[in-house]
Amino acid sequence: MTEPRTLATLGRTLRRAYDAEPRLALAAMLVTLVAAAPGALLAIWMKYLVDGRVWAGATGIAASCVAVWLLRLLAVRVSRKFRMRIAVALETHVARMQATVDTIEHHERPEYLDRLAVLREATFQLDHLYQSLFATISALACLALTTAVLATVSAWTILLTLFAAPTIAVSAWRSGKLRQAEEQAAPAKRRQRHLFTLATTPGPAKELRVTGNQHDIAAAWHTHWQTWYTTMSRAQWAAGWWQAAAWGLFAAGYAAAVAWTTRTHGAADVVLVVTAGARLGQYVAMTAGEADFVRLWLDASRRLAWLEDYAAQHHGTAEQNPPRRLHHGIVFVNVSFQYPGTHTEVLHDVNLTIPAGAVVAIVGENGAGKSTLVKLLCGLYPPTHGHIRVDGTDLRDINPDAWRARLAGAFQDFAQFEFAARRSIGLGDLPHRDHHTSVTAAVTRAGATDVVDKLPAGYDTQLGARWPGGAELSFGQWQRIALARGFMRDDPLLTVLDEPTAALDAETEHQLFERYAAQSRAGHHQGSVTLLVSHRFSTVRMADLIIVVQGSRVTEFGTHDALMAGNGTYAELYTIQARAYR
Ligand SMILES: Nc1ncnc2c1ncn2[C@@H]1O[C@H](COP(=O)(O)OP(=O)(O)OP(=O)(O)O)[C@@H](O)[C@H]1O
Repeated sequence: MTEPRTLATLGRTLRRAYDAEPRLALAAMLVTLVAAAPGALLAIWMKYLVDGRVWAGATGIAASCVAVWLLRLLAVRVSRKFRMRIAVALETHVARMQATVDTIEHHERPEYLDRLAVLREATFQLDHLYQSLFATISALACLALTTAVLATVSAWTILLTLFAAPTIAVSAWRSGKLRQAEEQAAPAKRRQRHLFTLATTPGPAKELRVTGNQHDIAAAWHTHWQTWYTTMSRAQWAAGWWQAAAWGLFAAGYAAAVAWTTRTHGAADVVLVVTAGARLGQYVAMTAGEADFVRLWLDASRRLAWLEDYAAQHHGTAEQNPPRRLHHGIVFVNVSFQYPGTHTEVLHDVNLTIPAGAVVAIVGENGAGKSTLVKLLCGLYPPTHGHIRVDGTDLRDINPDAWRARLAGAFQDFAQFEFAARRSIGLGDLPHRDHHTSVTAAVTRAGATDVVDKLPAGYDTQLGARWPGGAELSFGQWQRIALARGFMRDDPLLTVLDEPTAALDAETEHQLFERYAAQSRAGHHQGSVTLLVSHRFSTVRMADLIIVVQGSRVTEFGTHDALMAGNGTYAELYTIQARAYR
């Protein structure tokens, strides 16, 4: 999906500000526009003073000064309020947009990630950028007003504005050039940041010292920094020369205009041209100074519009509710899948029937496609070909939010929610997040009672050492908190456990799943399916059914006994692991 065109997005982003804060947006725009106008009229009052209209000139100057001061004060107040309100509105809008997308493609595709990273950064600036846009429009209006003032002397003096035009054009060109240089130097900058993080964070620092790589890393960091600096500095210098030339042209035009007026007009007009010319220079500098920000604003606007279009296109319209309980199970019919933007099938022609109530384990080598299978079941991606049927209904026709409300489980790359322990766990089931009994039941199911018991204030302990009074947990403890969160829902249709216990020892994992599987079978009436991904065959063997994924295909499917009797890959891998543990 491409980004929308720049100009087309301009109106949309302005509209967004207007919709969020209609009165403030108009007020901020008008006040900023009007605030600079009295300054542009100073040249006329100066002329009046010189040609004998002293009272009119003096009153004009006084009125202009007071108006400038008052309007600036008002502009600052209104703009500050507008910026604060619009910042909240925009950040909420961006967060909402991302949350409404049904799939997680935008979180996993590098080019989308880049766009979102830029947009996230720009969201912090967009409020400021609106201000910058208003200021630019105001400066352009002042330029027009000053040109009109100059025209009162002679039509020829308008030429001075033309001499100012290259300065603005060069500034706009300069910011484009600098951006190009930034993009060109971006890999060096990214690499330099990565190396800096490697050299300064505790985890990698340990490895670097053990392997003796720390000096090489520091030297590489310096080389990449130098590459970035050289590219940027070269671009700055080149742009600087052009800017100096453009300002030189304006200065020459200004001097020529003053000289010509002195020869052909009276002193009052000379004063007007001198004053208006100086103002013109100021407005040009203002417009040029804002050019960078306006370009950023346009860029951010384009990305915001892209996200809006993307969210609109990827928000499903499926209306069906999932069944209250599973009667038959989940069936894969000729399911193939390739990640968007890639050309390789990571799942090929998968046909499976997972009966209602079954505890199913998925095994396979790294990268075989196990997690992808789980993602498809969670509706995080639709299959590229084929169908997944839930009690006969295609998963595509089931409302994604309603389907996910009936999912439970935990993933290997779980989140560490740094809230109070109760909240961090309760998040797994929003309607019951504050029910103490639901939270404690989930903790028991996850075998995390000892983790919570060790916390200084139990369930009320803030998790995460960077918060006041916060407790730091080990990776394994975080993992058990995540598991407890995953067990909060007590009537899921599907529970997925995608290696959520990789940090636990084999024995603990085995006990945990044995207990979980027993509970799951006891609650058989829901027909709920449990899907477990693990590399540990001691855990895998207690599942009712085992799926073996190999090179993007499901190669074996059956009970432990049947697969062992079949003497295939599963039997071979199981025997190797069993021998190693003996
Ligand atoms: N977001 C993605 N975009 C593109 N390719 C991906 C993405 N996620 C995974 N893949 C690719 O899909 C294939 C299957 O990945 P998957 O994570 O499903 O494997 P897995 O069997 O769960 O591996 P592991 O045991 O290491 O967790 C891999 O080749 C991987 O590189």
